[in-house]
Amino acid sequence: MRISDQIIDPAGAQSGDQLKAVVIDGNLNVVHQSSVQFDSELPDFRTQGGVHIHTDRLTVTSPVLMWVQALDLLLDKMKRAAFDFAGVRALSGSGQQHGSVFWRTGASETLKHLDPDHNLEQLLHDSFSVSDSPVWMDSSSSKQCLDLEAAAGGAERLAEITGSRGYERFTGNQIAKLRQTRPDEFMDTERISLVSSFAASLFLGGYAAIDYSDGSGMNLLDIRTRNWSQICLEATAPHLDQLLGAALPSTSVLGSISSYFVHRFGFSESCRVVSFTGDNPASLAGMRLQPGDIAVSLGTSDTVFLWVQNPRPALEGHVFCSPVDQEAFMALLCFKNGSLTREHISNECAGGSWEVFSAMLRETPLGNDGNIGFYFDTMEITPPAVGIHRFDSEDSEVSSFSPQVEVRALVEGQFLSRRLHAERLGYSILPGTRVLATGGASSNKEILQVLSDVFNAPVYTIDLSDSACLGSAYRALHGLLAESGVSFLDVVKNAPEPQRTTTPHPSAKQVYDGMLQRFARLEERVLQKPRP
Ligand SMILES: Nc1ncnc2c1ncn2[C@@H]1O[C@H](COP(=O)(O)OP(=O)(O)O)[C@@H](O)[C@H]1O
Ligand SMILES: O=C(CO)[C@@H](O)[C@H](O)COP(=O)(O)O
Repeated sequence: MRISDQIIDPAGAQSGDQLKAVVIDGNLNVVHQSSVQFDSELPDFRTQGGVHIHTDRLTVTSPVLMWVQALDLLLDKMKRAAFDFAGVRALSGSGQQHGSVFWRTGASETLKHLDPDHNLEQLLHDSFSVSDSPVWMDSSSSKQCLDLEAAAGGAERLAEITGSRGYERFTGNQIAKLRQTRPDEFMDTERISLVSSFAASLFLGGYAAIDYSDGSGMNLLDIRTRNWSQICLEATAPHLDQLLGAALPSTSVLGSISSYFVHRFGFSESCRVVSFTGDNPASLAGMRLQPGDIAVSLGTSDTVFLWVQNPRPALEGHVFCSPVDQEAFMALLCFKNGSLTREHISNECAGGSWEVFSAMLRETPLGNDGNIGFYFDTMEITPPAVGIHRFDSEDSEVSSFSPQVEVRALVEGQFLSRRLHAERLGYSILPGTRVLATGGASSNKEILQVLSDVFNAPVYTIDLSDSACLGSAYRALHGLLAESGVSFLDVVKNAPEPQRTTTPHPSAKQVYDGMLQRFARLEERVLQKPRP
């Protein structure tokens, strides 16, 4: 998860395995960083990667008090490093998406009267009705997803309303599961927060609103009206709107920091708390994505997120409200067969050498003489298919390609798929479109060249490791100015620019526009095949 706090003088974020703070100055320079690793620095909680995987292998939770203690520890570390809390003008943050925190009846009074002589963990020890918060890796609520889709009039209709079909990790389904399986704990709950709004509540000394962007990852928010969907609320739990509170724009200033932090750490009373949001929305802010841009993370799995003006929610992928622009949306797609599949083909065709793999890409033509391949070592999320499927230029299925053709078919196929599914969610390539690439494989220039060609757009590289933290700092700064109408991109216009790495080949558009249509038809054929 990412619990991020901070801003213009600091920003911070929590990801699944750590809590991190990043502080920026008024010129957007990073001036301080601190972090707490959950597993190694809070070993009493016995987490792995910040979570507990339960014996059913489906339920995945994190101890909420571990997150609270991590904040105590982080702020103590900053104090020991003589960090100047008084200079912080605003803070914001991010948390892993979808995770939920259940506050026990009476917790709001506790939050309001925190005694600065004690740490938060001592003060909030009894404030949670559920000690183990469901997190994004949980997939134990399939039944509740089906129930919600049925109540909404089908999976497509649910996606139209909330931006996503029913997903197990989405908070509404987790809430429904808790209500059904642990009614006593549910009854003892006075407020439900997302991980992001939970962290904001600690700083505020009162319940923080869920922001529109992270709220879009719950299967509860109508992403167009930006109100809770009545149908979804009713299908999930009675009086749920009261437990959630009203959602607010992601740019909202929620109030001033609680007096607890003023007295215990020396924050200024005027330090503003700006809505916290999800880690992916915060990353979009940290990368300063602009309309038409698309970010492609080439890590263990590949993730694509993009700025969309006119979204078309679908059965795959997610549409969230934009965290930085009230008129816009962001779309997010996950592809499980990313770098590990590239490694597998590199091992088979290039002796495991990225240099040989890259040379094969250099030596083969754009469009691969019409050969197209689909490579799903494990069941893919987008689209739901498995296995390796190869087609020649006549659309006839073939059992093998030469090593060179195989390597190009893999990389072209992966990027055609990223483009196809992004376009299905409402993405379109515009004249100024930039592809922002990050993750392990973005160090490979030949892979980036194919990315550039398939999207017919220049590729820029960016180090994403801190993008959610940095995005939280930028958002904090923007929060101070948003009400006067200043746009987010204006606020961050002087931040360091990503580096342009590749430019599309002049024939790229002609080759890949046509190939994309063939690819879509062939993908349909793959999806219709019986699964092994
Ligand atoms: N030169 C390269 N060419 C292609 N892929 C690479 C190269 N260097 C590293 N990778 C891939 O990057 C992946 C790791 O990406 P990274 O973003 O660090 O992962 P994570 O998602 O775990 O953060 C590895 O699986 C590896 O296959
Ligand atoms: O579930 C999703 C997005 O829908 C995840 O991306 C979570 O937001 C967790 O983030 P990381 O721990 O991977 O940063």
